[in-house]
Amino acid sequence: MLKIGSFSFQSRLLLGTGKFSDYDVQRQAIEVSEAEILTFAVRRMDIFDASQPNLLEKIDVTKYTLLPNTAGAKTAEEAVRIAKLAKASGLCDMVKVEVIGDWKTLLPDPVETLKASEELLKEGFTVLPYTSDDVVLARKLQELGVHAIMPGASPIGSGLGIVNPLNLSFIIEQATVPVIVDAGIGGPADAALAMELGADGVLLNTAVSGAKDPVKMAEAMKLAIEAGRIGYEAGRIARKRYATASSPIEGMSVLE
Ligand SMILES: CC(=O)[C@@H](O)[C@H](O)COP(=O)(O)O
Repeated sequence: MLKIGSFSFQSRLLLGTGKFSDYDVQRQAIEVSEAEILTFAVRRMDIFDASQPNLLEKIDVTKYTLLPNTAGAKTAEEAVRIAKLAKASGLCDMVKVEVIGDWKTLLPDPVETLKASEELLKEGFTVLPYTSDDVVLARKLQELGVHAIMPGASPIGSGLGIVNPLNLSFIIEQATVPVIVDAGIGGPADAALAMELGADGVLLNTAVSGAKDPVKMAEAMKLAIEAGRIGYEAGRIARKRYATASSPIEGMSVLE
């Protein structure tokens, strides 16, 4: 079970709702993924005006926890404003804090992310900051009291997978809150690796919405995340440089 603040979930897959070719494919992919948390950019929807295009129009939103994100924010102030707007519209108080510091890589601004998280915690939000894979920043966010850390595997939408598994494993090792690997996942193997490293969940969007068959990919991601988690719990064997026979013959009578 994945526990984030006062929320509990069976699924460890968090799905982004953007960039699907059409709303029916989006709905089917979401259903097949069995994700319980759906994230969306508040800035891309007019959440107060029902006449405006609604990214979630084909989805029975009562079945999901909607996780608004502050995508598009460049400063802590903007992120806080977006989060408050989402809360005022009746969404739950959980928010993914995303403050972009570089528009080419879409990597987060660590200073503004920290400031926004601090402010939103004071306001009583359940705070999930999207961060780079910086171990010290993750620790500082944790010390502030955030409810989960969301380090990127690689740049958003890049599909490069986990570029620095060592940093991710350092973050996971010292974590006292759930670690959800967010952004850059390209295929099921990347998602499984994140889980095998000990992540508590994976948030992804492009790998599913941009796949040739998004519905099939949603299923593959679901299975990969489950398999990775079970593999982590089962305990992987240690890596060794030399061979060890799979069928030891020491102490046994051997047929000539
Ligand atoms: C939807 C969302 O929150 C994205 O900003 C997220 O980081 C996913 O990134 P990918 O599209 O690379 O999976």
